[in-house]
Formats: sequence, structure tokens, C-alpha cells
Amino acid sequence: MASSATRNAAALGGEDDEELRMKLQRLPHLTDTLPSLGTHPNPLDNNPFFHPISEFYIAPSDVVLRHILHDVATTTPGPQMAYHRAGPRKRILFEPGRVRAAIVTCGGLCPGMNTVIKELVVGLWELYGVRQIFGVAAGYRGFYSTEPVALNPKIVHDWHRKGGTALQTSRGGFNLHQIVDAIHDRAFNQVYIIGGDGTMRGMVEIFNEIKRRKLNIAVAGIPKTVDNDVGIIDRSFGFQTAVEMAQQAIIAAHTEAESAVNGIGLVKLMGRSTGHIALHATLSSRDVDCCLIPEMDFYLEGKGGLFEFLDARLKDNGHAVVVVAEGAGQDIIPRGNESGHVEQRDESGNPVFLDVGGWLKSELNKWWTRDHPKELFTVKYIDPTYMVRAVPANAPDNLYCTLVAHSAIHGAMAGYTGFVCGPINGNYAYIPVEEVARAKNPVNIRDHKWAWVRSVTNQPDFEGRSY
Ligand SMILES: Nc1ncnc2c1ncn2[C@@H]1O[C@H](COP(=O)(O)OP(=O)(O)O)[C@@H](O)[C@H]1O
Ligand SMILES: O=P(O)(O)OC[C@H]1O[C@](O)(COP(=O)(O)O)[C@@H](O)[C@@H]1O
Ligand SMILES: [Mg+2]
Repeated sequence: MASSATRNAAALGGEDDEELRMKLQRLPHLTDTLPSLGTHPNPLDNNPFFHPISEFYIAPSDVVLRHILHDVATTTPGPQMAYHRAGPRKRILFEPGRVRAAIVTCGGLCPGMNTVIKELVVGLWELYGVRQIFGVAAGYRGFYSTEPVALNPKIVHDWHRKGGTALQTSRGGFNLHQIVDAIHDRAFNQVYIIGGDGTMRGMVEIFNEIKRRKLNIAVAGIPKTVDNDVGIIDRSFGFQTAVEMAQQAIIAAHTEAESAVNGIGLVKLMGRSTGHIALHATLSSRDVDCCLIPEMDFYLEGKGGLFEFLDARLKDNGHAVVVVAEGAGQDIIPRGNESGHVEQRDESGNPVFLDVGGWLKSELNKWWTRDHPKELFTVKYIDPTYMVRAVPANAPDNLYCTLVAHSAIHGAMAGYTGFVCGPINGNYAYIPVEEVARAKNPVNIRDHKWAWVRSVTNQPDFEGRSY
């Protein structure tokens, strides 16, 4: 096995070639704390389905660049961030017969979770010959409060066709010491954690505690977020399926609005702190007149407000469609007795929001009755919240799930730990979990994509007003 220093060779570019110089993100490896661990040939060498030629295996020097956009006029672009490329390694650290793998799913649902589980099971079984594979039920708390369930390819054969997670999931219940004790007591030596930003923060703690105890346990993360709020990776699996589902709600809202006199179709979509689903569904459907997301303030009354805009749209078009992400407008929804208001949190500590959709519907009705008491008006409010995430993954997302699960297996088998797999600029990479746990992925309302939303909707920019 190459030394840690070689694996993480910091500068891959020529000394005198400033533009090619890279900063390779250091990837934790089990030999960092257990230097005497040996290596074994990769069993893929003898797998009848694989005929590995030398390029088949990923070398420690294979990297994926974080940023591929550059202004060539810039003379000194600075060192480029690079991550180890995901894929099978020529030599591996774990003997397959000694692997005891655990798989857990945490947080909210996302299309494709079952596919990831299935592919972890089948991949471990078929690629590496691992036979001891277990599902941990009901999220992090399941490590210390439930019995693991033995999994094999037969059990999981049709899971990719099912939404949700067959292992079940939960929020909260993160008790670090009980979790690591349970992992140790059950002799798991590979732990695959599927979850969102909260899960990744928990994984950092698990990884650090395992390191502190000097245990021979690899921890691999697979980011799952229907909101697409995890940074660095291109997007989460399941996101595109969710956008597709969201469009169906928008189509229904449009049909309802168009079929009424002064009809407004109002759709609330998921997106606690990021409006990616709302944005992508808006841009792909083109039936949306106004898209409201958490990254952007908005207001209802007066010049440049939502009501003025909708008034004009109804006069011009007779109907309008408004899409609102659940985290939008939270600052302007009245909270009853302000001083006595206590912000609610779910078991994981995430804020529980007021229903922006229900509030908007009621405000729209009040506004119309006040300003146009004699004219017909209809608001049809559609809340497909759970429908967009509780479905099986579509074809591209299922493929993503397969590739990301296999990436995780190859990394863990090679002895990498504390890493997360995901596509960066279309190529699967291993990213230190600490970095992923820190990274956020808000919608950039200054970029071209958001400008295009505004240009296809003609919605106000809601700027220039003091709140
Ligand atoms: N900062 C944190 N430290 C440790 N565990 C966390 C942290 N934030 C969330 N978790 C745990 O991660 C799990 C999933 O988190 P949650 O926020 O509900 O979903 P998601 O991972 O999808 O964002 C829960 O069990 C929660 O207790
Ligand atoms: O009702 P639940 O299951 O707590 O989930 C609601 C939340 O789940 C999400 O879809 C995703 O949240 P997570 O990524 O934290 O799981 C949010 O958009 C939404 O606020
Ligand atoms: Mg989350």
C-alpha cells in the first residue's frame, strides 16, 4: 500500500507550471491510525465479468478537478482544488471474507434510497464476494436500539422499484457513543451512511470517534438530499425525479388556473433552506408566473409586490401560477403573539416552518376580496410535498444511485474512510466528509439561471424595498 504521503501527493502539477498546479484534498485512510494494516489484490482481477486492464483501476494520482471553468485571460488562476477519483483500486485493504458491512439511511426520504441500498448489497456481494451485509433500521438510533437485518441480493432484488427506504429512517436519536459502541460491539468494519446535510454532520462525529478509538472501521457517506442543499457535489440522486414530480403539480395548477375566471394555481414545493426544486421545476415547466424561494425576500403589497404583479398577470392572461418553496417568506408570515413565539424544531434540530402555501392562499383571497369585490376569483392550492420525494427514482437517478453506491464500495474496500462519494463535474469523486458537512448549496440569485427564471416569468425582483 502506498504511504499516506504518496496517496495524497499535494502538488501534482509541474513546479514551473502555475496553471496546472493542484491542491489535492487529503483523503483519510485507515492506515493513518493503523499503519500496520496490509493490503490484498483486488478480487475483481478474477471476476469473470471483469477483465481489468491496467487503466481499469484508479490510481492514487487520478483526480477530479473541482472547478473546470477558467478565464484563460487570467494569468494566475491559483492552485486548483482536486479530489481523488472514485473507482476500484488495484490493491484493497479489506479481505472480503472478513468484511461485516452495515448500511443505514437517515433523515427525510429521497427518490433512489432503496436503489442505493440494493446496489450496496449487490455490489459488495458480486464485485467483492462480501457475504456479511446488514441493514440498520430506522436511522442513527437504529444502531443501538434495533437488531441489524441480514441482507443479500435475493432480499433486495426489486428494491430499486420502490420509493422510500426499506430500512426505514428517522430524525434525531444521534447518540454518538451509543452508535460507535454498537458498531464496535457488532463487529461492523464498513459502515455505509446514506443521508443529507444533518447526517453528514453526524458522520463527521462518528468518523472522528472511530479514529480516536483507533478502530479498523471504514465509514463511507452517500449524500441524499431532495432539496439539493448539500454542496460540492453536482446534485443529489433523486433530485431530478423530484423535479419531474413537481412539474406534474405545476401542470395541474396551471390547468386549474386556466379553467377558472381569474384563477391562480399555487404550488408549494419542498426546499427548507434552498429553492432548487422550485427553480428547476419552474424553468422546466414554463407555466409558472412567479417562483418564490428561501434565498430571496418577497413582499405582497405595494409597488413591485406580488399582488401588483398578479393583478397585471390576471388582466393580461386571465390566470397565473405561483410556485413557492416551503422555506420562502418565513420572515413575513405573522406569528401571532410575536414576543411569545417559540421557533419550533424537529428532532434533528431543523426548523419547522409555518405553512407559506396556506398563508399565501389566504392572503391572496383577502387581497382580491378587498380590491375586486365584484369579480370572480379562485385560488387552487396544491401541496405535493411528500409526493415529490416518496416515489421511486427515475432512470437517470437510478443510474446515479448505482454508480455512487459502487464508488462507495470501492473506496471502503480500499481502506479509505471519512469520505463521501458524489459526482463533481460529472465524474465520481471521494470528498472528505468534513468538507461536505460544511458545504452548503444555496441558489445563487445573482447567476444566469436565476436571471433566466426572472426573464421567463417576468416576476418582480422584489428589491429596493426596506423591510
Ligand atoms: N450537527 C449534527 N451532529 C450530529 N448529528 C446530527 C447533526 N445534525 C443532524 N444530525 C443527525 O443526523 C440525522 C439526520 O439529520 P436530518 O437533519 O434529520 O436529515 P438530513 O440528514 O436528511 O439532513 C438525525 O439522526 C440527526 O440527529
Ligand atoms: O416531514 P419531514 O419528514 O420531517 O420532512 C420535511 C423536510 O424534508 C425535506 O424534504 C428534506 O429534508 P432533509 O434533507 O433534512 O431530510 C425538507 O424539504 C422538508 O422540510
Ligand atoms: Mg437536511
